[in-house]
Amino acid sequence: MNAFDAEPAVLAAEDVAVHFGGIKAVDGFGLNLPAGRICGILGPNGSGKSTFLAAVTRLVSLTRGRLLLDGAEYQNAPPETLARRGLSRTFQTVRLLPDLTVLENVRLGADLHARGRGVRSWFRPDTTPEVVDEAIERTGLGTARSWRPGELSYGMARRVEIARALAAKPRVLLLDEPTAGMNQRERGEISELLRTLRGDGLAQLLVEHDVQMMVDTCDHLVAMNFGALAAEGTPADVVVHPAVQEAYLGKRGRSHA
Ligand SMILES: Nc1ncnc2c1ncn2[C@@H]1O[C@H](COP(=O)(O)OP(=O)(O)OP(=O)(O)O)[C@@H](O)[C@H]1O
Repeated sequence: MNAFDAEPAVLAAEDVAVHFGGIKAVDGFGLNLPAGRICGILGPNGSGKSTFLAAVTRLVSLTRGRLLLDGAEYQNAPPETLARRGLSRTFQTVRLLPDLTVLENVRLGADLHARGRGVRSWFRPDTTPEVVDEAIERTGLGTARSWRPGELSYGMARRVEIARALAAKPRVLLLDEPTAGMNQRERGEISELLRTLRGDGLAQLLVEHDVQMMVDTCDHLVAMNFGALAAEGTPADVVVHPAVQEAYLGKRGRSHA
């Protein structure tokens, strides 16, 4: 057990497997995520990162394993109940409704069913204007609240996604490649935002290909390969781990997959 595992976990995944017929997308992977911590998942294309996030958010069924929020099993819970349990996520692609303002988009519930079926969201009746305002301010979108997605930079649009997830007041936030397609400055800003949210006690699970961003942002890294754990520990230790160098960075030692 490493130091990270010794802290009480808000989110825990144990021996998770997701098989698609003969394809073992995830095969015996797990992690512990304490409050106020950022855990990053590294891994080459096809190593199972997105499938693991889909499993944790109940978008795919587990072949085996357990998922726990505050110690309570939820691997059989419907995905639409997870926001109520304190789990929110963002997706790889920006999903904003073009005719609505930033404020209205943030008010929309992020529908965990949306993946693969287009955006299917709804106004959450239990989200107060104060919570929406706080999410907008927290993500630095205060001046853009009445703008429409077409008027936003790509980086701002991705912030709206994060604001929308925060409007559910989660205790655990899952971020699937939140800086994909961003320039260096925008990546730095997202890293700073996530670290600010960590200071508020939010537990975050981050999937990213940008190794430097992961090192700058995360408290703990887990590396996946072939659906299983390849290495874990502090970012500094994990990026130099032979399994990670070989599987993820490759012999050329590139920093961005
Ligand atoms: N619905 C599915 N049906 C069959 N195979 C799938 C399905 N989803 C994923 N896979 C396979 O499972 C493996 C893991 O894919 P996954 O998308 O989880 O990897 P990843 O690490 O997120 O990759 P990337 O970095 O490219 O997003 C791959 O071999 C992929 O082709």
